[in-house]
Amino acid sequence: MGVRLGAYRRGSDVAAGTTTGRGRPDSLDHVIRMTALTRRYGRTTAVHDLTLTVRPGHVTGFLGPNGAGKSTTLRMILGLTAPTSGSVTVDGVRFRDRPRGLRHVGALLDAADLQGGRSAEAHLWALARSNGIPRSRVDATLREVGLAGVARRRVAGFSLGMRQRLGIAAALLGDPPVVLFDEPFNGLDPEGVRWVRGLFRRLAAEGRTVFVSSHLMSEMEHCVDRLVVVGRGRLLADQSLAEFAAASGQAGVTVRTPQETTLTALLIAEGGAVRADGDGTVTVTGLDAERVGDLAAAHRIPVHQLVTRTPSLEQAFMELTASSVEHRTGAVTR
Ligand SMILES: Nc1ncnc2c1ncn2[C@@H]1O[C@H](COP(=O)(O)OP(=O)(O)OP(=O)(O)O)[C@@H](O)[C@H]1O
Repeated sequence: MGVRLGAYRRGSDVAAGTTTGRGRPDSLDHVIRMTALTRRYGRTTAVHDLTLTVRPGHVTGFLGPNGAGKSTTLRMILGLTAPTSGSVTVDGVRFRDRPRGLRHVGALLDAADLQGGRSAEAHLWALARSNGIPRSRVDATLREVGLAGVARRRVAGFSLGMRQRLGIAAALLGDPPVVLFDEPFNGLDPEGVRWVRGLFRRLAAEGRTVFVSSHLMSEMEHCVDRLVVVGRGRLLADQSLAEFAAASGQAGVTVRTPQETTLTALLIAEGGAVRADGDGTVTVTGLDAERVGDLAAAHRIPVHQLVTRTPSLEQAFMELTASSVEHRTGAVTR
């Protein structure tokens, strides 16, 4: 591990997100552009009228519950599934119109979909050959994903985590400026998850377009800077992680006091909204912890606990997608 990827590198202006490519603000370089993208399967609309731009220099999380249309969207980007209507391009060109596609877009779609009889090395060699990629990249990417020691072992004996790593190696093989990952954390242990997060951040810092699907906010919130949320094929949110957090409802302040009634009256008079949580504890919104603490001190009200609650991104994601969840298990978890 730790081996740098190939020579691919972009200007720092791109990594900072100020332009979309080589200093030309209107450039389509490495931009994934979907326009009214739609895919129907019989009566199911897997992807509905999706208009979206995914830019370089960011890790963009593509979130949605099971069946939201994420895999179908990724497959349409790669030309593996044809849109019913609308279009999707990378660098302004449909992926299927490009020879040697892996040099432009690398993808991990289904890590289980491997020919088990081949070795890891042979699997990557075959991909390299058909995409005009030098053999040296095979060794470099195997080292990059930590599989150099098992390069000659048959894939059939690989754990799910090792298969994920091999799938990531295949995505990186052509040193592409655009990378797509469908549920890349599946099967990875905590060390693997940490490594993948770091890898994504590095790929984005190098100016690449990194588009990562997941149905779990907890996997995403530590490595993405932008979020695209879909539910039942429709776009529900397209914003920075900070914007998503800010829109996730107000942060509240929890305060515990033996003089709940008095403090509640003071907080309401001050413009706060107060909810009684029982046992002398109230949650206040509209006032920050400093104001709540100062108010209590000014009126000599003892405070036994004062905590700022930040909104949970997981909770916000579940609320946003609640009406889009295909199958529920037992009670609704809200
Ligand atoms: N080949 C297909 N034939 C029929 N229906 C399909 C096909 N592929 C996808 N669908 C349907 O389209 C919808 C979107 O599926 P898709 O796999 O794109 O969702 P997803 O967000 O990737 O879900 P998951 O997280 O479960 O993989 C689902 O209702 C699915 O059943």
